Amino acid sequence: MVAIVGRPNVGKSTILNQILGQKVSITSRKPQTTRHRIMGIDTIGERQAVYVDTPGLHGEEKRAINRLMNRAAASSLGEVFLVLFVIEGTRWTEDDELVLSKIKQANIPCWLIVNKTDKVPDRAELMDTLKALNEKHDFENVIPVSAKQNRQIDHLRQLVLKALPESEFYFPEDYITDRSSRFMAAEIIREKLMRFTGDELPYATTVEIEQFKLTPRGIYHINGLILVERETQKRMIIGKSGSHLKTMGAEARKDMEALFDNKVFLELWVKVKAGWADDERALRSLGYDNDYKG
Ligand SMILES: Nc1nc2c(ncn2[C@@H]2O[C@H](COP(=O)(O)OP(=O)(O)OP(=O)(O)O)[C@@H](O)[C@H]2O)c(=O)[nH]1
Repeated sequence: MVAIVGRPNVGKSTILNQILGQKVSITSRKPQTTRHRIMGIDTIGERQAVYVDTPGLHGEEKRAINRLMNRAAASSLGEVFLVLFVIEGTRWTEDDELVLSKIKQANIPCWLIVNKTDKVPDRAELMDTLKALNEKHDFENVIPVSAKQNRQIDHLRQLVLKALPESEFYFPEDYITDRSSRFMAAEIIREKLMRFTGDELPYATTVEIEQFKLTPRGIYHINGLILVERETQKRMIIGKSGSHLKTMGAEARKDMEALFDNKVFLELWVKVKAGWADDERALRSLGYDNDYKG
């Protein structure tokens, strides 16, 4: 098992999706898109790498949801053979420092993955950064990649497969993730909320799947409930005459049909549930602590 860790927004989920050639972990340009720990399973011939994509580790922990996300990320370090520590180009922040300190504590082999190299045109600058970072920790490997442009991703994938010790497969070879279709449906809806709403709104929303069933005519009938914290947010999500919700629903349905390889009928509802992100009990009932073992 291989953990992919790093601060929010460095491209962890994009790297995983590129390795697998399929979207199992949602992405957006906004930090803290990934809220759960998700496994992506890569099997080639006799080898299987199980990647654990984690929420971005961050210093800010005022809300219960942030505490649970950080715990999910940190706890994954306890159970893996290798850590891929992802950073963004030549940028090094306090949150990167925080992630590195957790890795040092865990004392497991770590590779530094320098992503978004497409944003660093100056090779000399990149080399200087790599040199400086190498002095911070004894990284087993330092690999510059660009997940967006799919550069060096296959190289990384092959190196990981070679580095893993011999053992039984953890998952059947046709598995691509450990998560259920129901979970994936909720994540797809959440991705559209992250992508199609303003800067603050996505952090005030979460998604519950109230119904997921296959009808006798072979169509998936999915009901998704979007929870928000305030009435004004509900109005923003729904939009004029429901137009905004309709656009997000259409995009989500397209992705679901591609992922499930099946026709989908999707209904979305929006409900106000004040304080859901601050309330640990409410979060547990929404499945936010399933990731955390400790
Ligand atoms: N230019 C560039 N952008 C990238 C690259 N990789 C990812 N991105 C973008 O960076 C943003 C964040 O990517 P994610 O994969 O969601 O990042 P993450 O680290 O999983 O984020 P969290 O969910 O916040 O932990 C998205 O807009 C991606 O398209 C890259 O190699 N180059």
